[in-house]
Amino acid sequence: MKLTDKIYIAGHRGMVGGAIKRKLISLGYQNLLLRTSGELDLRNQQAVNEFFRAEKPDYVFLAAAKVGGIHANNTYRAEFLYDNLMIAANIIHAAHENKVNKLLFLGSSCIYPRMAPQPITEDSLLTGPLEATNEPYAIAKITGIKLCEAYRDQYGSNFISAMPTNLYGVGDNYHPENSHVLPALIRRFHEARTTGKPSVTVWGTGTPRREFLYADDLADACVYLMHHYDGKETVNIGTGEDLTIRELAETVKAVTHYEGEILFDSSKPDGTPRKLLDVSRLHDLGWKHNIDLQTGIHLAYSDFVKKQFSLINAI
Ligand SMILES: NC(=O)C1=CN([C@@H]2O[C@H](COP(=O)(O)OP(=O)(O)OC[C@H]3O[C@@H](n4cnc5c(N)ncnc54)[C@H](OP(=O)(O)O)[C@@H]3O)[C@@H](O)[C@H]2O)C=CC1
Ligand SMILES: C[C@H]1O[C@H](OP(=O)(O)OP(=O)(O)OC[C@H]2O[C@@H](n3cnc4c(=O)[nH]c(N)nc43)[C@H](O)[C@@H]2O)[C@@H](O)[C@@H](O)C1=O
Repeated sequence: MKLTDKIYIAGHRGMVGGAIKRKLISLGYQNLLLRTSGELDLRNQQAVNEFFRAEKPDYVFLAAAKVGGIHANNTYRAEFLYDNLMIAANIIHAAHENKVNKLLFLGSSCIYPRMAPQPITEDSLLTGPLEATNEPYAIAKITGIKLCEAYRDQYGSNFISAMPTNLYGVGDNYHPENSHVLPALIRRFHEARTTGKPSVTVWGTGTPRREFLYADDLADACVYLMHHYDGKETVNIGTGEDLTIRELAETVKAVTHYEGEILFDSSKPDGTPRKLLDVSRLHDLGWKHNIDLQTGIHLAYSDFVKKQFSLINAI
């Protein structure tokens, strides 16, 4: 990618898209193409085709998606399948039609079978049943991967795909019900401390294990792959380390200086017991994560608190 190339970041206002934007700007890329969902609904094929015809981007980071945690995925099943299917199909096809040099599609670790051998290698894909709570989302993401492969096979398109593990960081979604576990716990422990609540309830049994990668690390990996990877196979992006939800809750409790009790609500779903990614392909390509979980949670919490104050001052 040349510094003057036109680079479209689909989903630039999101946590990942925002991190990719920060990374590219820091590297001196000036010609960034950005649209909000209000300006361009990526589910609308005609609007996407017209946009690509008019703008002719050279590179595309496909970070736009309908995203949420286990409750959101399990509640809005049709939206998670339809929105993510349309976004992937519309952008990948328009990128082909308008001769985009290279496109990076972001999937997710939830594409792998619920009981895949751990750590999960990329060739585990489609070797077993998916986790029910996020099957619609996973199917849409798997379709995105397969679209990239098929356009490469038939047309020689340089469309690559990457599978990030659970992400967190600046600009995360802190919605009490629809967020992922880490932002949900940051908000819940913070609010419990500031309102003097005696306990914090964590969903599920606390026994599932999850891997977490800081969003700015992911952005660094995405730019690295855009520069250095032109293969057909998808690439896992993670830290190679995981912990239980109970251990995560204890960590967030300490970072937020909460001193009350942690309770578990086993009526809520645990989801996949474990989804630790095998990241040896990524490491062999020359990239490793920089930000460890403890540091990342402190950074994410500082961002959350700063946003809280700006919200209060804005009222
Ligand atoms: N967060 C996580 O833990 C993980 C995320 N991923 C993947 O990373 C990518 C980014 O996720 P994340 O940054 O967390 O998500 P966010 O929800 O923070 O951002 C998603 C972005 O997608 C845009 N978007 C959604 N629907 C539409 C639409 N119909 N038309 C146009 N734009 C749309 C939104 O635009 P706007 O703000 O303008 O409305 C938003 O900026 C996704 O592909 C996701 O699947 C993968 C693994 C884990
Ligand atoms: C990122 C990836 O993976 C996502 O799946 P997930 O990893 O299961 O998502 P999650 O972060 O919401 O839950 C992780 C674990 O944590 C527990 N848990 C405890 N307490 C809260 C809580 O308060 N909120 C949430 N959301 N989970 C909680 C929860 O019960 C579960 O055991 C997909 O939705 C999909 O988005 C995807 O692509």
